[in-house]
Amino acid sequence: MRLNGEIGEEEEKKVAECLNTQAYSISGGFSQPQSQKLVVGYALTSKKKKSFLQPKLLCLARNKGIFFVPIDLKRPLSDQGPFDVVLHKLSGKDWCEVIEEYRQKHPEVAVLDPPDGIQHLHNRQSMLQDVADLNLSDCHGKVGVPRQLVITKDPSSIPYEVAKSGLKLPLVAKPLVVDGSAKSHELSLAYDQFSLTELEPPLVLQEFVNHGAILFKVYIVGETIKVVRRFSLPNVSKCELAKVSGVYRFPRVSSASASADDADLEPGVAEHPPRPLLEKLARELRRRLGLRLFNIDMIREHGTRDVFYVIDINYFPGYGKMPDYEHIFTDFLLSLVQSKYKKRPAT
Ligand SMILES: O=P(O)(O)O[C@@H]1[C@@H](OP(=O)(O)O)[C@H](OP(=O)(O)O)[C@H](O)[C@H](OP(=O)(O)O)[C@H]1OP(=O)(O)O
Ligand SMILES: Nc1ncnc2c1ncn2[C@@H]1O[C@H](COP(=O)(O)OP(=O)(O)O)[C@@H](O)[C@H]1O
Ligand SMILES: [Mg+2]
Ligand SMILES: [Mg+2]
Repeated sequence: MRLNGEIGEEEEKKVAECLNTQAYSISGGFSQPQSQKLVVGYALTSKKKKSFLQPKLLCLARNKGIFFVPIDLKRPLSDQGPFDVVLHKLSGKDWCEVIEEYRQKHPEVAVLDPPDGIQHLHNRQSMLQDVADLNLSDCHGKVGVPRQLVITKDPSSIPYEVAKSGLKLPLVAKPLVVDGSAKSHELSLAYDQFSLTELEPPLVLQEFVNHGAILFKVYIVGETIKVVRRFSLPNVSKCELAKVSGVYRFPRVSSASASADDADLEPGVAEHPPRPLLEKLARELRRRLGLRLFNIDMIREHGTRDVFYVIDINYFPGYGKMPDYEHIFTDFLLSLVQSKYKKRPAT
């Protein structure tokens, strides 16, 4: 079976070694053969295959009886498998239709995740709507979303629209649609009202929130939550705002930025958001979005202890960068099947 055509030769060798060792140990009686086999069909971009299907995941998965099988996009999905789980992140309306139809036809398969929930995250306005609707003021902190405005046409009207809405400068301009392209991650920081006409709608204009240049990436895998720190954009002082004008463009800030987990930071900036707050937020978003695989970009308003803003939510993010992801993910996959068997009536 071809595990993953996209990984490099060196990595492929490592995977093969690991799989051979395991086959040997099973036949030699050192480890128990898995009583239950779990087949995960995957449809991922080549970038995602490379970052997610790392040898350490594939090897651990095999040890636990989990097999990753590539989905052939040229063949009908229902003719493939049978799968216990389908894992997917591909763009396009056609794929959404394929996966939705498959979900309807195969309720016994755990499809991660339903396309309508994923679609919800492809628009930066709908993406944050559920957070805005939540009332999380009583959970050891507050979580909101920055004030924002959607501009769909006519850049010349932006200064007027901004003045009318009362949004405060500086503003972060983000492409409205997130389609996985580099362009949909190109952000701009606008320091003055008049330069706003340089921007290209459709976009979201969001108030920039000072946060001490630290961002919390909150990864969610089913019920598991893992938080890491990343470096982010520095604070903009009142003095800087008064002196600077224009629009500054940033290509892909977030996923390109380095981990700040080991950095020597001010404690008030470095401290993770309170666990009960994250648990409630994750639970609510899981329920409202109907998704099990996503991450949340969260910032703490500088100078506060417990005022947080969610600025971005991503479907099936870069889990390969999440510490321990191979254990978390394999445990999660097994839990899906265990809950399926639990639900079956005893015979
Ligand atoms: O590839 P990576 O590891 O940088 O992951 C990207 C994510 O990075 P992060 O989890 O923040 O480190 C990235 O997160 P950000 O939007 O950069 O916060 C996205 O989830 C991106 O997916 P898409 O381009 O929006 O479809 C993710 O890209 P894909 O891997 O899904 O293409
Ligand atoms: N409202 C905001 N206030 C302060 N910084 C922001 C804001 N929005 C975005 N940023 C910064 O820009 C980065 C990218 O923005 P984000 O909305 O996460 O877009 P992407 O989907 O491309 O990651 C964030 O990780 C953060 O560093
Ligand atoms: Mg982001
Ligand atoms: Mg994003």
